[in-house]
Amino acid sequence: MSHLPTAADLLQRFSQEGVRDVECLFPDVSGYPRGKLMPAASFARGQELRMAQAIPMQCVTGEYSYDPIFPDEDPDVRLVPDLATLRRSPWASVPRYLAVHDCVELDGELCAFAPRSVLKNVLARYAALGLSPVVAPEIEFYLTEVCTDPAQALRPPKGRAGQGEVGQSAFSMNLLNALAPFWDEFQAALDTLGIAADTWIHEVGCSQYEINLLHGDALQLADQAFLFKYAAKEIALRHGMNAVFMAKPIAGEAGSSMHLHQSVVDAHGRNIFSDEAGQATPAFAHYIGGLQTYLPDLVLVFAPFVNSYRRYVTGSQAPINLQWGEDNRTAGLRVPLSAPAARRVENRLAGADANPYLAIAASLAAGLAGMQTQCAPTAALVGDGYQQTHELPQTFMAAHERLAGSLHAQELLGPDFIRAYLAVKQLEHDHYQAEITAWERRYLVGQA
Ligand SMILES: NC(=O)CC[C@H](N)C(=O)O
Repeated sequence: MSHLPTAADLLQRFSQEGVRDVECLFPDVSGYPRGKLMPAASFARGQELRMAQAIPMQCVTGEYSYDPIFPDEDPDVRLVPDLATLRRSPWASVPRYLAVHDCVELDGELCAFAPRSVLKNVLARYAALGLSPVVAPEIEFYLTEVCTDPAQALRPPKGRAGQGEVGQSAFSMNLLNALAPFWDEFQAALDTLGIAADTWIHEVGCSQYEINLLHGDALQLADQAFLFKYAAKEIALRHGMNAVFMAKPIAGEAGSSMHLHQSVVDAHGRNIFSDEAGQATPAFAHYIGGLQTYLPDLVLVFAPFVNSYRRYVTGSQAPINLQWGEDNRTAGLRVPLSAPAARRVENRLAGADANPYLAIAASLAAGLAGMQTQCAPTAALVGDGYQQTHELPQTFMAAHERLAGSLHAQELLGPDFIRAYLAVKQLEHDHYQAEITAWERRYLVGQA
């Protein structure tokens, strides 16, 4: 455990660097950054921060469903900084720091509705067994011109050649270089935030990119994925672009995922998925069996919006099943070829739109439950998984109903969280249903 700064350390550092304020951040239910800006000296002295308990549970349209989730009194929770996350803010125009916070009830319990709490509660279950998960997210996203009219399709940025790219150019170095001023600043921002990228590529889609984060501690990687998205959006706007993490932002183009590689190490740092001889252990099979058993109920966590379900299409490298296979991208659960120490499973279910805290929590909880109940996996998928039928809920409401009917989900992620999540997601869906779409106008105006 690295040394955390004391109040005196912080006061000294802030005054030396002329720091004016600190962004006191927490991820909301969608994984979007919310928080308060606090004078640096107050932060250093540990001044208490409070807000209404329901704030993390606002849906994307800004509302939250009071009834029946929250107490009538709309009580306070405290925002408590995790000082290990304290970093210089890369985008502020004045010297500023940021830190990720936990939402804590006044009695000291982690607030059950806050996504960071949900992950911490799952990790506590691993810790009680002397285990720690290792996680590596791979994050895909599009860079587009700033979207000023939601009725229009998103367009690729002009880039250095003055004309947006066309077609599909996976791994193109020229096109990666075309937006070099953005990448240079973004890479510097990630360095400042302590986020180590493993590789950067141009993905299949038109102006779609993928950055793989270096594997590590699950909570740290969730914080990193959260800050990665925040940083991408901030830096892209400085370059006249939107960084878009929707699962399927452009019809006919590839969707964007957040694949999650995961393994588990024991107290000695040994990967429990491989034995001394380098062979896969029963724990590895049970972990995969757990993902296959419990994830179908939890799809709404990996695919949280109506848009998410447009990504799960045949032949797109996006999953339509929860089969597992070695080195097989048509399986929802891919086992990459690796050395025994790096034996892991890649859960390909999450879209880039998923909340990283919740997606990581759900995947790790399912795997752990699989190991504890010794879930047997199916036989490995060999060949093309797209030849098989869809195994995932194909619409938002189908996934919502599945989650609503699941006792397992309540055990894995907590009944209060599941109740709140279902209510928020229902509210969001009601908004969607109230909107008349371009499709309806295109095909029905002249006829109906
Ligand atoms: N890197 C890949 O395998 C592509 C994944 C694909 N874009 C998806 O949405 O799942």
